[in-house]
Amino acid sequence: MPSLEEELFPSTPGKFKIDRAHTMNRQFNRCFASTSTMFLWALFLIALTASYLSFQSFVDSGSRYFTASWGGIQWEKQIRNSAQIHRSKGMSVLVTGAAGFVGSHVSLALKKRGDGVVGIDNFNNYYDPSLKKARKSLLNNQGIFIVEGDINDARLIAKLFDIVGFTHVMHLAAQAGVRYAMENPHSYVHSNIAGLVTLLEACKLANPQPSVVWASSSSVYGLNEKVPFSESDRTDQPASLYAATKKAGEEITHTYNHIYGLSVTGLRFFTVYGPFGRPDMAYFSFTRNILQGKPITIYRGKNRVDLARDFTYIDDIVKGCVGSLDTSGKSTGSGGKKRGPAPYRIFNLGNTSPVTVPTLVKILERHLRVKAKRNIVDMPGNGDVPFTHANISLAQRELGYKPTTDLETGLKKFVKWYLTYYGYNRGKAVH
Ligand SMILES: O=C(O)[C@H]1O[C@H](OP(=O)(O)OP(=O)(O)OC[C@H]2O[C@@H](n3ccc(=O)[nH]c3=O)[C@H](O)[C@@H]2O)[C@H](O)[C@@H](O)[C@H]1O
Repeated sequence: MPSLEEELFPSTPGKFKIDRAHTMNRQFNRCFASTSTMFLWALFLIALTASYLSFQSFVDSGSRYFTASWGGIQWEKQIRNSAQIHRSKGMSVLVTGAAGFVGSHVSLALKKRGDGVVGIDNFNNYYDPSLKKARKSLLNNQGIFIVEGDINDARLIAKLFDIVGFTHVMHLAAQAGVRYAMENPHSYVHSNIAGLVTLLEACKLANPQPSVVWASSSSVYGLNEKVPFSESDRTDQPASLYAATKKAGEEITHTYNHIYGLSVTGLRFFTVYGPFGRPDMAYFSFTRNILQGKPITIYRGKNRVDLARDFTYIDDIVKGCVGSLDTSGKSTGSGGKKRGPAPYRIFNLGNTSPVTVPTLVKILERHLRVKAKRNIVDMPGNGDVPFTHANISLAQRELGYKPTTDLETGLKKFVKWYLTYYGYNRGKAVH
């Protein structure tokens, strides 16, 4: 019985066959070997292509870091609609930080009187972004569109100016907070300096150039002891990096006014408070802690002197902002070239009646009907200043600015809002 081998490879004239089979086998092996090599090569090429493509997309997404969430016909349409002016001689305003405390209130006020408003906000998580989203919904309901993006994104800002010929920019986007600057100094440089310059570059190149009104801060007075603080007082002794970046902003805007003819108004806000405020600020966090039965820390100055602030109610600040936009005067440059001198102004927007922090707490206790658990400590070296007090005569004269809400009344409105927004369930307020 032929073996299996013989069957497959018979002996006569099988040599040839055998040879042929061998040859075929060799060819097959060679062919198989070359196929598998080819296969390996193909695999290698596929892997190479895949890694190249993913590297490209990484590079691409890196370069488009800021732009991922904007663009498109629908997006542009929303911007155009939002910017539409509905009153004669109205303005179209780009509001930066529109989902922020002051930004949202100013946007609503402008829209209400028929101005066009487009917001921009990066919705960062310095404090609870859900509050920013809630402000955004409020604005959306009034027909105001907020672009989700960063003022450091030059392409985005340029695009916004391409779509709308903004007459004014209300620049309120910033890294706020005095004490947080010790924790995260770079975020102040990123927003308050780099972001400001990016925005001013776009304003400088816009044709026509918009008039710029922006938020400086009472903190620029730093260790100034002359009271009340006037715009002409010295501002070269900042006590915090926050203050230093705001002071730098004043110098930077001055150069854009000087070289490019941008109309600039800087507003030194004095501890603004009110409904939809900032949870990081004392009046807000005290309210939360008092309601939750948690202790509050009250800083005390040198020689046991109470700290005091010229607390200013949001509605008064909004009037000051709108008054500044209305009186800003035109920029003179176009396409980056100055054609003549343009206004450069700085105003205090305060309340002119400082109140101590312990008094603030007493008012809150009264409105909340809950006793605070006080933890009084000496003011740490954290950038705080002992007091602020605004002289507002310049703003009064030039803007018709006249604050009308005292701290008692303003805090009552704040507490009412707080309890409505977070609920009356004191201990369980979630934020
Ligand atoms: O006018 C401004 O330009 C700035 O105003 C605001 O700064 P401030 O005046 O420091 O407000 P805020 O933090 O509410 O502290 C108020 C008081 O409470 C004291 N304070 C604070 C916290 C605490 O736990 N305990 C305490 O005693 C504290 O020592 C202080 O005496 C803005 O945050 C800032 O972004 C900027 O806009």
